[in-house]
This record gives sequence, structure tokens and C-alpha cells, in this order.
Amino acid sequence: MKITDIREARVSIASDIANAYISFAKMDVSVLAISTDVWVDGRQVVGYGFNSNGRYAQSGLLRERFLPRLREADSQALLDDSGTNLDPFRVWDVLMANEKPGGHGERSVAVGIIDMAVWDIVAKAENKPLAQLLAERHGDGTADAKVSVYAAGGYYYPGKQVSALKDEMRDYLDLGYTCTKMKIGGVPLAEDLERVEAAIEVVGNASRLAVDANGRFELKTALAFAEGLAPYGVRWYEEAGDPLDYALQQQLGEHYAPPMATGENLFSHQDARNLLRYGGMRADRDILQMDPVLSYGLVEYLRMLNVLKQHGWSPRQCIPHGGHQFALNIASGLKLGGNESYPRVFAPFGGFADSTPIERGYVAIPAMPGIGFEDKRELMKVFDKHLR
Ligand SMILES: O=C([O-])CC(=O)C(=O)O
Ligand SMILES: [Mg+2]
Repeated sequence: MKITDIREARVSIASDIANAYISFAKMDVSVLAISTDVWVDGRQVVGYGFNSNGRYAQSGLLRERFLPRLREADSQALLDDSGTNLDPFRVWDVLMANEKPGGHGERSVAVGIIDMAVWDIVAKAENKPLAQLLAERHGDGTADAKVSVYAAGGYYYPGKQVSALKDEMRDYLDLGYTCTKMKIGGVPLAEDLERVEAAIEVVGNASRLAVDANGRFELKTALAFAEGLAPYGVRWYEEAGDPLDYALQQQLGEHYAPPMATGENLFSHQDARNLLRYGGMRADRDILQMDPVLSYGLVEYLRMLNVLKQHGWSPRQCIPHGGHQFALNIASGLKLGGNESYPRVFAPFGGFADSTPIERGYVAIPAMPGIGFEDKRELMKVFDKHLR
């Protein structure tokens, strides 16, 4: 196998929504296509990648550093022992040559975009869904046929009232979701609790609603919200404080017994390890949300799962951030606890295959080779428009 072409572009996903920390008014993503000289069933093997929302397009890092390394590599150095397919771990070593440890910054996002396209290629060359390939190579041999997904939304939006939040939650239930997530921390506690109560009224039970503060609070506010939220028993309380403030997380856990969640802004297995060492996260109930694309790709995510195992955690406690078809394949193949979904935001990057509707909170993996982007018509249109 040889890489014959690499194309990259920046695509806007700007919108008026905001969480407690950022507005998405200027949000964009990088898209990437890597073509190979291999054909399977009459189709050229081309891998696609993009970054999860929340971190911006990585054009500079891709163009100036990581794609030149891929282009300049000896093609043999990228291949597995058979010489007929890419080896994602060897590609990763090529990309990360001459990069110092620590200070992960956003290079992890640029590497994650390339890693996604590489896994798409590897599974297509093997003519298998990525979930199945992962189950065989890195799991217990079988993939979960369907994955539990929840609808993430409940953003702040100019002029949005409680009634609009309720309509949004109702819409998610109509789409087939049973669990949802909403933002908190963008308005005072009393106002947020009104929003939370309204959302619970629609979803029917607090255990079906998660809340996400996006790292907004210092300890005092995190604890005040914990006290306000505790009587409801929501599904989880996400990113109360700064993602790297492990002491805050640990102290929150001492005061708040229901599940906590965090991890979407930890971009390396070393950061995830520090969370488990120092963050007071509880393996019997808390949720880890590291995002395989934002954090140097699936190659690094596998290292994170290894760290988890060493600390006595089950992969079932992982529900990755990202809400896309790549993370869905990972959740299925490696038997995670579920996957995020963004039914109405970040389209067409969020969401799953056209042929697999959400049914009672679960979604299936289409029986097609690779990640399955070819079964997402609107996303393929974006790739075709920007990468041809
Ligand atoms: O609002 C965001 O940045 C997305 C987010 O935290 C999530 O999906 O959990
Ligand atoms: Mg979040």
C-alpha cells in the first residue's frame, strides 16, 4: 500500500450556541482525505478524518508539521509487517518524531485527525467495519451490535427561554433518545436549577438527564451547584471545574455522592493517569469522557484504556466526547459504556449513519467497511466539496 494523495481543508461549523465557557460563533474543523493505491471491491481505499467539535481547525499544524512528516516518510515505515496495509502505531511514531513529551497543547488534535483517516483506511483495506476490526485486534473478538447514545444539547442561545429548552428535550425523545444532556453554569444557580427541573419534567426522570458545566466553576461555585443538584439525582455532573484541576475534582467527590464525569479536555494518557491518581474519581460510578480524536487519536486512546485497566476501571465507565461515527465504532468494538450524540448541533460531523436510526436510546453500526462515513450523505457532500 502507498499513500497517493493527502488533502486537507478548513470547514466552518459556526453557530450562535454557547456553553458556560465558550461561544461557538467562530467554531470550525479540519477535514482530511488520505488516498491510497489499494482498491477493494472496485473502490479506491480513501480514509477520512476530522476533529471533534470544541477545538478549532488545525490547518497550521497539519500543513506545516504533521502532513509533511507523513508525505516525507519512507512508505515502508508506515506499513504493517504484511506490507499491504498501514500500521496506525507506526504512522503515529512517524508523526510524533522530534516532539517533546508533555505540554500537549493542540498538536494532539492535529494528530487525532490523521489517526482517524488512517483507521478508516486500515478497516477499508481489510473490508470490515472499524468496530469489528477493533474487536478482533484490541477487544474480546466481538463488537457490541448497538451502542447506548445520549443526546447532548441544552445550550444557551440568545433569547432562549425555558420553554425552548423543553421543546428541545422533547424533540430528542421524539428522535428515539431516552437520555439527554444540558449545559449549566452560564447563568446563576437558581436560574439553572429552574432549567434543570424543566428538562427533568420532559425526560421523565433525573437519571436520564446529565448536566455539563464545561469547566466553568472554581471550588466554591462547584460545591454550591453540587448542593443544588444533589436532591435531583441527575445522571452525571460534568466538568465542574478546570479539566486539569484534579484537587478540585477530588474535593467535589468528597461532597457529592452521585456520579461525576470529566475527561473531554485531557489529551494524553499521562493526563488521564493523573486524573485517576489525583482526581478522586470513583470507578464504581463516575464517567470518563476522553475523546479519541482530540487526544492524539485512537492509538493514544488505547493507551488510556490500558491506564484505566491498571487503575481498576472498566471500559464500560467510558462514554467518549465527540458524538460522531468514529467514536461510535470505538465504543462498539472496545465495549465502552456508550457514546455521545449531537442530534441538532455540529451537523453534519455529529450524528451517525443514515441507515441506522436511534431506537430506544441505542444506535447500530452499519455493515460497511471502514468508519462508515459513506453512509452519511451530508458529510460525504462536505468531504467531496472541500477535498476533491
Ligand atoms: O459544549 C461543548 O464544548 C461540548 C461538550 O462539552 C460536550 O459535548 O460534552
Ligand atoms: Mg462536556
